[in-house]
Amino acid sequence: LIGQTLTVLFVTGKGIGYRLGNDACVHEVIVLRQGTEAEGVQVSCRSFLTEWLSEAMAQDGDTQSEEPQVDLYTLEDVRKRNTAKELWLVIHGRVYDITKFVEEHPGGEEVLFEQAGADATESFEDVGHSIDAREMLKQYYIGDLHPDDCKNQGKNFLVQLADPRSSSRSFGFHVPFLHG
Ligand code: HEM
Repeated sequence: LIGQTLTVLFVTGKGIGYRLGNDACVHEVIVLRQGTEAEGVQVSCRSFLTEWLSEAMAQDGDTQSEEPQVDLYTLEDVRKRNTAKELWLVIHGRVYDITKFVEEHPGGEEVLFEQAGADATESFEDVGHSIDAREMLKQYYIGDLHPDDCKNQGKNFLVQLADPRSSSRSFGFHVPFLHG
């Protein structure tokens, strides 16, 4: 690389994205410290960063992030599942089948039976469930509430759950600093 012009596009905790001549590259785990690895390399930053990032993201999407098809349920679907044999509820617009969880719930079965087949968002938040409890939700997630039934969702809550569908995605565009 010595003597060539390397244009750094972004730097993350994992590595750098850069442009070398007409090639755009992403390198993992290159720790870039001025005066060491980058010595002899002219480093600059361009404003096409954003476009380049979306290209990189689109390519990345080819291999791993096709948006998975989500099952949609109506409130009516959920309402039918309100017994110990089959117990669903809605929290923040997402539908959970917690049939197998009821017995394990640290807050007891009773409160869950009271919410069975309904939107339990408010009572779930009123209790102030821990991060652990929110993490547990993911394993019971079966789909989203149908948009027609979602009209009153999400207005009054500051707490939003991380999207269970995207939790495996690791390619981030966190840009702590850039060389200009
Ligand atoms: C499927 C959804 C739910 C999960 C995964 C869940 C999980 C948990 C967990 C892990 C705890 C222990 C404390 C904590 O970590 O926050 C807990 C406590 C509790 N939960 Fe839930 N919960 C759910 C739904 C609900 C709902 C709908 C209610 C309705 C009122 C409820 C009421 C309570 C209560 C009263 C406690 C005891 C709090 C305490 O003793 O301080 N939970 N829950």
